[in-house]
Amino acid sequence: MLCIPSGAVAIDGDTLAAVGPTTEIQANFRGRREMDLRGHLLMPGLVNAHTHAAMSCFRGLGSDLPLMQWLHEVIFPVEATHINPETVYWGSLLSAVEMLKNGITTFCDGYFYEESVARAAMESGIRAVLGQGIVDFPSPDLPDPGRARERAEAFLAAFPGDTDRLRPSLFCHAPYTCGAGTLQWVKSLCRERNILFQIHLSETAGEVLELTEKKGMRPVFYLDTLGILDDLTLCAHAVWLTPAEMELLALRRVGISHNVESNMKLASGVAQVPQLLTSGVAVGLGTDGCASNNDLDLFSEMDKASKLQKVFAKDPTVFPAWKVLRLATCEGASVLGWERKIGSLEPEKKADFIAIDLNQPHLTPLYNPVSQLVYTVRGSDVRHVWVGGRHVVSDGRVKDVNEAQVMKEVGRIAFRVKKETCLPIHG
Ligand SMILES: CSC[C@H]1O[C@@H](n2cnc3c(O)ncnc32)[C@H](O)[C@@H]1O
Ligand SMILES: [Zn+2]
Repeated sequence: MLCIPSGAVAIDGDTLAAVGPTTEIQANFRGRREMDLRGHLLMPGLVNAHTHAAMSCFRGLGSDLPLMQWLHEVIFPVEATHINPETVYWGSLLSAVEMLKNGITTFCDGYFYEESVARAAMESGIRAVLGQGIVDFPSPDLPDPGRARERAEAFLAAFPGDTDRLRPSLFCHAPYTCGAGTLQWVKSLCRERNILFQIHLSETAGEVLELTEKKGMRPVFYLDTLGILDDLTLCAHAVWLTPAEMELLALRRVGISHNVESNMKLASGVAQVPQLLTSGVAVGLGTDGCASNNDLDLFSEMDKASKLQKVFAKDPTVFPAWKVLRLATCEGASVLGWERKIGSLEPEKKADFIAIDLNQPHLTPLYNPVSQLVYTVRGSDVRHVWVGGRHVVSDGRVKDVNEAQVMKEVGRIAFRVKKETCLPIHG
């Protein structure tokens, strides 16, 4: 990881033209617009490898429950009654604003009415991989699961074609909610279109046990027998894996999203990230949705990801800061299949970068920038954000979105959720 003490970037359209010492950049480039960012740290925009953006409407709902109870008693019922194209749009716009302000320039999503997520991503200026969600039971955007293929094809056909900032994807919720036939046709459609296939995998010990008993093999082997595993498959969570499963994931070049805060909050378990990396598996970092996190801050995620492994191994040398930072940037780009264009500051890559205000008490003094980024910086320290060369966050404000209006709309949605839903009260 290269740090340039007094550095600069030159942008040409949506692309980085050069990265280097300021003296060098100034000698070789004359900008139409130049910005003095002394006192700031410039770095690649962060990549959120797994989220459900619209779930900001349900921030913190069903707190302090285990995954299956959380899903079946709180989340699925509330989604069945309150998810529609409008709520998905406002929730996703709120999340796009939160992510951009926290220095996330790309997110990988999976939900229902994913067209509305695309609309929000388009308007906010963020980069995204957008996965239409598929389950084998009636879902908010598809009462008849028998028509899922039609629904997926319609989503792909209508996907905005005039941008290279948004990419389509399909998201099979999990092996316990999608049967073998569904997993196979969805993956083959993804292969046909050369797009990312996403799935929640081996998140809890209970679901792994159940599937292993039902199918006679562990989940990774089950997906492999169905032909699901390749370099355009992204598995979220992957907490409960054997060494043999890790080896197979590496062999098939499958990507993993590690979602540490969600795994901690739902007490799903401790993903074996150092072992995954040693096995050669590509791992990105994700927030998961706002109901199981409860925010969208990858700085906080990096901090916890590293510290949890240290505590688990009783060894502070485990999962050092530089490795964690790679997960949130270049490795994240790689699990989305976007590594040639984003994830690092290099000429020819997209100009996706952020500026962090270092002139603050909690960031003073600065000995080791990488350690500071992982263990000290907060999302709220991000002052400026560029996506594809566009200055989308200036002085902490998202330029193209009326933040107050978005918060008001999501507040209205939450008001209806509270009024119309009989939720178990815990705590
Ligand atoms: C088709 S994906 C959207 C679907 O997934 C649900 N969800 C959100 N977080 C999790 C999680 O951690 N594990 C399993 N399922 C999750 C979300 O509520 C939607 O129903
Ligand atoms: Zn998820």
